[in-house]
Amino acid sequence: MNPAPPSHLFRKKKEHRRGITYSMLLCGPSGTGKTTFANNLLESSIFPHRYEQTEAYDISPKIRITSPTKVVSFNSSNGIPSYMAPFDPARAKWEPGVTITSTAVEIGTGQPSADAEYEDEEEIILFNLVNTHGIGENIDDSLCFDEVTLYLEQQFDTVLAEETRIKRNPRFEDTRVHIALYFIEPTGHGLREMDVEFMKRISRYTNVLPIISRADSFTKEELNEFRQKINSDLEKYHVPVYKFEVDPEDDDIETIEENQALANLQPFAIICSDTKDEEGRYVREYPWGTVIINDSKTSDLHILKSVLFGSHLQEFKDTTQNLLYENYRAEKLSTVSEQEASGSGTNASAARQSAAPSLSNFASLIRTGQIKSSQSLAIGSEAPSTPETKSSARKPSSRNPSQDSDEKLPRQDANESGSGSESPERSKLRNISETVPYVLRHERILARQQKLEKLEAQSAKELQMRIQELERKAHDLKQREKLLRQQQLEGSNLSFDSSSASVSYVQNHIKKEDTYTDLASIASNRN
Ligand SMILES: Nc1nc2c(ncn2[C@@H]2O[C@H](COP(=O)(O)OP(=O)(O)OP(=O)(O)O)[C@@H](O)[C@H]2O)c(=O)[nH]1
Repeated sequence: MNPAPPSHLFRKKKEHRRGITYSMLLCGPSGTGKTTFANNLLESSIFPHRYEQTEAYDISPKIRITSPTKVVSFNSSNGIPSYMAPFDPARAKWEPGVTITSTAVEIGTGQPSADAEYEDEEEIILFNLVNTHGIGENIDDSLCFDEVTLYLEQQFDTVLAEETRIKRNPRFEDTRVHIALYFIEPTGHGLREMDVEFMKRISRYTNVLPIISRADSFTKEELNEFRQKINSDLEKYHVPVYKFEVDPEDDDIETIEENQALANLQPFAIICSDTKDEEGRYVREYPWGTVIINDSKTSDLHILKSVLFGSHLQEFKDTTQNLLYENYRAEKLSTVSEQEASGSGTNASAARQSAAPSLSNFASLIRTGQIKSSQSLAIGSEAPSTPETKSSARKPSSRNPSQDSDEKLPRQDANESGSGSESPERSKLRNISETVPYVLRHERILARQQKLEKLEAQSAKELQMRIQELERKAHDLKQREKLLRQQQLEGSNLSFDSSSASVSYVQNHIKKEDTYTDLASIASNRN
């Protein structure tokens, strides 16, 4: 009889338990209720409000926090992530820049798992919530746009790098954002330039749903008007937000009706709250009455939740994978391939034959400046006709991409890939797998370098201003010193005056010394 397998094998299987990965981004101007919405969405009090230092409390039994909130990216002119900093009036004039945080939770759906291996267990959603802080609070908010766009792009790059790796990481986590909710301030005036620009920028990497926040600010009529204004602005400025469209040929009658109803409601107008009533329902209490935020008569929150976690979850994931990511991937892989073909001059086909990229030809491209941040890969002129490309037309499953991509690319072991008899296709794959992660990493380093340079330039500017200020003070002191000397010489004042003058002279002198010491220490810190 075979001995029983060791118990740790079972444990490992448990650790690898998979659920539906799903990632959401909350963005929009500060104070529009993103944090409150995040708490309401998970029916818990997990996320503290700005300047609050409270720990998560009142967590729904359906939720398990797997990775507490952490800063994943930030950009600010003073080099400090503004998020989570206690309120400090002295820093009120500091621009907060932008901070991006991420929190991972497991949500029990109450449904049996779709995975046959775990059919006796509950299906879970591995939910990653990304929140943004500081948007709309800077004189120039373009750094927020750049940072958030860069974050989204990096998540695509990570998947692209993983897909092209020969040896896959079985624990790879897909952090691509499937849906972004853009919170519009309840101004009643339609979209602002910032809203348009921001939604346009991020819509390249994720599905965007505009949301009217704090909808209790409006009467019914005002809300309808505001909706119309927003819709006409979205149309006018060609903002590619997610639309609930129907296909009468493919969709069943139920889907058509549902999508039409949702399309009429767009943009969803929500009311959120931190307060619960005695029955455990989230409510907003006003002097004139109480609003239950899940009541569909007053707020679209309930409908939005069922769209996000029910009817359209898979749709958002599919669009991200099949449309947005595939476009990005094709563009990324083809841009440099085109460039290489044209850059190699007369012998373009020979260049294509010798294929492909290696670390050395990549390095030479970098040196000659042929690769820019939006162009990264030197491969043959056509996008690789790997099984991956072919399979991209298939409807993706809800499994994570490491699993999906296992099917897409044939597995190669290291020895095989290193042999001299490999087919051109294999050789190309090997070269891609060698180069893509390298190029992407390099791009990230370049982006980080640029960010550091920007910060350095900013602090050099501030330092320069301080030096000028100190020099001005030193000059003033010198003038005063001169004046005092003159007064002493003229002997116009009595001894009391002159002694007090010399006291203040000594004080000034000490101050001046301090000033010079300040200057010297700044200069040495800088060096
Ligand atoms: N009237 C009203 N107030 C709301 C609503 N939702 C949230 N608030 C309040 O708005 C304020 C800001 O809400 P937050 O959720 O902290 O807003 P935020 O967008 O996360 O703000 P930042 O962290 O600064 O980006 C809080 O006082 C909330 O209680 C709403 O639907 N209606």
